[in-house]
Amino acid sequence: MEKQPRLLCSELCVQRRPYEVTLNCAILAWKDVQIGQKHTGRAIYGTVKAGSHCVHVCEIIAVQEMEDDSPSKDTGKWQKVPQSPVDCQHTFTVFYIERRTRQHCWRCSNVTFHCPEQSLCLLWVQTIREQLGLLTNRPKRLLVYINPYGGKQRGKQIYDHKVAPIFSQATISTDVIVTERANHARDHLKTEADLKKYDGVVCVGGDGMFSEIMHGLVSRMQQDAGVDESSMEETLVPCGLRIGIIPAGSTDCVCYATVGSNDPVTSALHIVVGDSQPMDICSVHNEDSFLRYSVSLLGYGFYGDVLADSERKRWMGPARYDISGVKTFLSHRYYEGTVSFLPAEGSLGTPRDKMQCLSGCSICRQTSSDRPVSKDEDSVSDAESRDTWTVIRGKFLAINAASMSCACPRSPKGLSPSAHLADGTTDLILVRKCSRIDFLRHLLRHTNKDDQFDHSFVEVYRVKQFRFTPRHQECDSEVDLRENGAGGKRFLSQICREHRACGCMPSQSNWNCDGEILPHTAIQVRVHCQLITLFARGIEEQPVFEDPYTHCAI
Ligand SMILES: CCCCCCCCCCCCC/C=C/[C@@H](O)[C@H](COP(=O)(O)O)NC(=O)CCCCC
Ligand SMILES: Nc1ncnc2c1ncn2[C@@H]1O[C@H](COP(=O)(O)OP(=O)(O)O)[C@@H](O)[C@H]1O
Ligand SMILES: [Ca+2]
Repeated sequence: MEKQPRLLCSELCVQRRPYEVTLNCAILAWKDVQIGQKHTGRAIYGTVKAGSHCVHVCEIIAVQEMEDDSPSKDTGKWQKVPQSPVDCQHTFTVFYIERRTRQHCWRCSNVTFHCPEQSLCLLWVQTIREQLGLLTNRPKRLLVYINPYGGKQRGKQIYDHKVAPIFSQATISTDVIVTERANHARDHLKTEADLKKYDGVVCVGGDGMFSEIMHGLVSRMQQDAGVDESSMEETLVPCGLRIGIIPAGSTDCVCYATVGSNDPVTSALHIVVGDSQPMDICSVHNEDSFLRYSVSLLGYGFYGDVLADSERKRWMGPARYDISGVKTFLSHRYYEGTVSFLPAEGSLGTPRDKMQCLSGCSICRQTSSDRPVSKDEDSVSDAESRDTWTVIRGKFLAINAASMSCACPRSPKGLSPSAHLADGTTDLILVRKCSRIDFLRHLLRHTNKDDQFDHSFVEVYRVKQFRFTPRHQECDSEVDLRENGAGGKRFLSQICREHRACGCMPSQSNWNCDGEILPHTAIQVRVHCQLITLFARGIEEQPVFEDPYTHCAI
């Protein structure tokens, strides 16, 4: 680690013991002076370690000057009292992030330093605040939307008890809107919100609520820039405002896959420190009309049917997905159709390379440096003319496009464990018709360490665009081929639609688009690279080594 010049170094007390406290622009460290003296000249790391602590300045939440709360001997009232040099009355407390042993969970910890003089105390507070003021990526003003209806209906409670106190400690000011109906947040962002006032937007809820915020912001950006989002050819304008997710939903997959946990306090702390994680978005179209955006799962067949069934059981809360999951599994429906896709040929990874997208992922970083800067540089039609479409026709139990791993508490490694958050691709997973037992084996592998793609009936492709046409709609084009006359064409396609007996109309599923049902089955999808940014940093690797003196990861 590069040595930074010291800004401050003083002997201060922590819990009545003297510590050498130092601050440079990267690290605040405090070392027990007595332990240090006792072991001078002896390199006993374990002992030195016991009395040494450090925190990265970028992980300090706030610093506050505190009143000494020792009781007065005379009056019994609580007031400032000078006692021994160790019991100094001028104190300041540093609130900082502490990593918990539970995976990827962060907590707010604090340490109180006692100073011999008020001027020294003020100097410390002022210097730490100055250093925090240099961290310009931290948000100061946020617009917060709470869905009181998602998950276990605890969104408001979670925000009030766990998140608001952290924002207020970090002196982040907020405007809070508790939604009154579905799409309230989306519509407010799209048409009304004064976005110039904010450094970010926060949603408290599940994937559906996140989807509302994302739709509101992305649409607003396109409107303001005069971009027609209904056209698949358009290069969309990225969102300037970052989005924070406080998980309070049923699956919380977007939060889990970008932070590594579905813990509201951890998410609030990622917002406070101003983390940034770019993310791809798929636009989903039906012929000339734009349907929706998707960031996590676009699923037809199994996941579409689970969602459609679970919507009728919303009163059960998150458990609805388990009941509908079992019911859908038992129904074992398959669907016929054609999937066509443009493989992501220039991409650096593959869905089966076992390279997890982690914090600072080199593949996503490389993609961002390769990204075209001008609108005209790489339009969809250019890409189409260069690359060739692969066409697969068949009977499928599930067709899933995972633009990120889709890790969630139900499936800790996700639907596509090596998918990347910001590489401009989505992993297209085709699960062909197979026996119930084989499908069960495949599903169960989402919950353990085994490879869910290692089955003869499962294929996975990393793609930039794809299309799906269900069999009954292909029927029209087959008829088109057989019949040239317009009247005959209309007549025969009418027969195909109405007469199941002709075999052209097997049952249809729905698309599950990040937890919302799409109104169309024939869709065209394009991935837009790094269109939005979250207050997150991706999944952190657990530190392998730590500095034995400072406890900091190296
Ligand atoms: C019989 C054993 C089945 C085990 C299957 C485990 C596989 C779980 C993979 C889950 C991937 C989830 C992808 C995320 C989808 C969410 O966007 C969506 C909406 O979430 P929310 O708004 O928070 O409610 N959730 C779902 O579609 C639930 C899928 C659950 C499938 C069992
Ligand atoms: N005040 C509200 N009343 C009813 N529905 C709402 C409200 N606010 C948001 N919604 C909708 O609730 C749905 C579910 O929200 P979400 O937060 O994803 O919870 P869950 O994870 O349980 O599905 C979303 O489709 C969202 O549009
Ligand atoms: Ca991706």
